[in-house]
Amino acid sequence: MKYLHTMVRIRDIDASLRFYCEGLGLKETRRMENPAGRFTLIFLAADETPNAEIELTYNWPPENGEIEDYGSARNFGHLAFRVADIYATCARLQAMGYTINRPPRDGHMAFVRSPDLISIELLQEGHLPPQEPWASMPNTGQW
Ligand SMILES: C[C@@H](O)C(=O)SC[C@H](NC(=O)CC[C@H](N)C(=O)O)C(=O)NCC(=O)O
Ligand code: NI
Repeated sequence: MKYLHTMVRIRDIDASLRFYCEGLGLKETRRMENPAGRFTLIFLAADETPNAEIELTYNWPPENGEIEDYGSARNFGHLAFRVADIYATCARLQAMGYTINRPPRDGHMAFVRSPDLISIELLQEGHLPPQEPWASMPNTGQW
């Protein structure tokens, strides 16, 4: 298992890059625009820890005026880890009584919350094919 990143939601890309890059010295490692989801992801890392990133999530201004409500998770989004077997990890957590808020339907990504409702993103190393029953389980999380 490998720590990947911490996601925080930001309100202003330029202001955040000025702080994290010019101020703290982090470097942008990659950026993903998602027009369908109307958001931009910007990954930053410190020079001594290039593989431990911060994922800045910028939600574009909504077309319909509705703003997604993340409640207390408005700014802090999630911690992300890469796992060797996302199905085995989710099965173990489920057997321990934790809710898999977003099941690993596609064998790639799953979300679970800590007892304090900290969102944890699990990303599969490589890619596993969809597997029942996970492939047909509904999301139980607020996504
Ligand atoms: C790339 C991978 O590390 C991700 O974290 S993608 C997860 C995905 N992010 C979004 O949809 C960003 C926009 C969304 N409106 C948001 O603000 O989160 C996602 O599932 N996000 C939900 C979450 O709780 O992280
Ligand atoms: Ni993430």
